[in-house]
Amino acid sequence: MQTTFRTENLSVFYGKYEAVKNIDMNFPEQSVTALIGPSGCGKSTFLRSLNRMNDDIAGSRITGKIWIDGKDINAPGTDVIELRQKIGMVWQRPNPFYKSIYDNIAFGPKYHGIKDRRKLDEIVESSLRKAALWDEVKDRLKQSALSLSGGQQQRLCIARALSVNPRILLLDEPASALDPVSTAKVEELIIDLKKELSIVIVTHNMQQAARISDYTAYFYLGSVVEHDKTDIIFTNPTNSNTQEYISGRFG
Ligand SMILES: Nc1ncnc2c1ncn2[C@@H]1O[C@H](COP(=O)(O)OP(=O)(O)OP(=O)(O)O)[C@@H](O)[C@H]1O
Repeated sequence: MQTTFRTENLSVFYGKYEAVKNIDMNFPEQSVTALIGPSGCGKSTFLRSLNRMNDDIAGSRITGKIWIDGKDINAPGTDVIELRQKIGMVWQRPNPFYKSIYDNIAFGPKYHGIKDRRKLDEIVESSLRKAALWDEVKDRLKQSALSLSGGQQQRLCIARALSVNPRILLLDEPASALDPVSTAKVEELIIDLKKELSIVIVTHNMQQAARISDYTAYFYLGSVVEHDKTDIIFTNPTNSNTQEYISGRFG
């Protein structure tokens, strides 16, 4: 089934402060959308609202709508756990559970009711393969996830998100804490994963946005100034403010 995912006139407030303003954005299937813009312009706030992570922040509220497959994710009665199964998230700093590599991946499927050991083994292997980590960890699945390097931990967190078959993956600067080799692996992985998913990524790295994304949205002061195909944003942006930002003249 095709997944449709979009925001409609979405604003996000912290108290009276409007951190994200009236955003209409569509995230096509099998594509990567990069969110770029200077610090404090609302990228992470927008990203977090897409799977209701802002619910946990006191004083935060939204207006407008976020639609997945025609359903409003903030409608009363929405099962937030199920929602986050469909819309997974990976943070800037790898945050594996204090558990074995195997149990990090099996946790979500078990929570959602899968008990059969063989089925769990399959999910663990396929998730680690999709995250390009299987070959590095297949002989040490019972070891603590914290024994992995930072780059491996981040791919483990991606595998953990994949273990429950999400349709959308939200990535908040997933490579900014990683060395160049690990960054390249995560970038390759993102390009590979978009065959199955729609991916939204916040990044401060312009080269990274240009390398891996199909669409780019430039945020400034809570608004989307320009949102277009990545080639256009990076070669022929309409807005002078976008041009200045991507060429490193401010931000
Ligand atoms: N929990 C919070 N409570 C109050 N204000 C917040 C909170 N989180 C973010 N803000 C404010 O909302 C605005 C947008 O912040 P946000 O973190 O979304 O920006 P960003 O573009 O992701 O920044 P960065 O690139 O530095 O991560 C900023 O002015 C920030 O201070």
